[in-house]
Amino acid sequence: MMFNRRYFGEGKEDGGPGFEEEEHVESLFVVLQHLYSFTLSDYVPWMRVFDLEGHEKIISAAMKTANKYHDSIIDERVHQRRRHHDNKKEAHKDQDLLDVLISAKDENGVPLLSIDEIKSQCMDLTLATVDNPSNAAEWAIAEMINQPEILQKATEEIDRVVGKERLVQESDVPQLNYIKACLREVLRLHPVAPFNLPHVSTRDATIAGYFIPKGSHVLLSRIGLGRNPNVWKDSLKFIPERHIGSVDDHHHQLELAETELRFLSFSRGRRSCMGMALGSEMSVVLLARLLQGFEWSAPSGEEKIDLSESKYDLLMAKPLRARAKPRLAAELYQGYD
Ligand code: HEM
Repeated sequence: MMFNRRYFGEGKEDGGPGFEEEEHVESLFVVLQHLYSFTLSDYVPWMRVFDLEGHEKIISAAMKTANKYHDSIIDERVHQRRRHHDNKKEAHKDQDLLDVLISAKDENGVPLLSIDEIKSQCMDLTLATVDNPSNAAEWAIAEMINQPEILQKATEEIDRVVGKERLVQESDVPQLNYIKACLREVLRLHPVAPFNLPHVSTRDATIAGYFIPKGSHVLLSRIGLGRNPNVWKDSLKFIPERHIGSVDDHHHQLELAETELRFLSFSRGRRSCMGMALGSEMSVVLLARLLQGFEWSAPSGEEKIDLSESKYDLLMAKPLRARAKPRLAAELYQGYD
């Protein structure tokens, strides 16, 4: 998406990510895991130089690692496009988000972003994208393996809408209501983080009788809303049907965004997720292709998937291990190994 490549480095012989990609993703997760950490210097700024909790050191090292992979590609692409421009070659076609950022110009044809700004945007977008769709697909498959009737219903929907002769495409998304219901249920029950991104209130406000003074740090609890038993019956159970509503509602196209704020998927307002449309498509196509492509079950010798959460965040305590048996013709997997 960002750099028009599946991953950094050559990858493993079996098609999986190699050392470089693992190092890259690990460094992004180190940054994300520190998003909500308490740091004294957030409240007493002059103490920053002491880096008492050691967070600045950890984050700087992680950013250095991630940037090592991004920077060379960005520098090379910017130069390549300038050379293209100087040689008055045909306009370069935008292939990925990096191309879009480089080609953004004002009405006088002057580039809108400097190289440093492009690098920051690439990092921001990479951090914002790396965890949500993969976390949602992982939890969805884990929950579905433990409730095979849900897995079957989802697979039947894909077979009915798409069939087995071609892979799921973005154009199928509007018809995949049950898959979207499963994803809404994951976003409600297993959000990637317990809170939304930290915000600061810009003016005094009173909400539901609570006074929130200007300058307060505001953290909205995603699980406080999504798992609230006053809002959701059997709130800890994975029940995709709750998002489909009445029989008449079946023609209504579901969305992953929750406009009523009964749970937080992309949030609302000025600082809500700017990748709502893209994130929705990515998540639906990812989950739908995994379900279309494979018959999923617990690993041999295990009856159920262990659905425990990690002690430190809301990811699965142990990464999902499951049996995946291909269910499509071999040629449809070509190019994906
Ligand atoms: C299923 C996928 C995704 C989900 C559930 C999701 C959810 C969220 C949530 C809950 C926020 C915090 C909003 C707040 O604090 O009020 C957020 C922020 C953000 N998201 Fe996403 N997101 C997803 C995918 C993406 C993608 C694909 C992109 C980029 C292309 C993206 C870009 C961003 C950015 C830049 C912000 C920060 C916005 C700001 O602070 O102004 N997200 N996202």
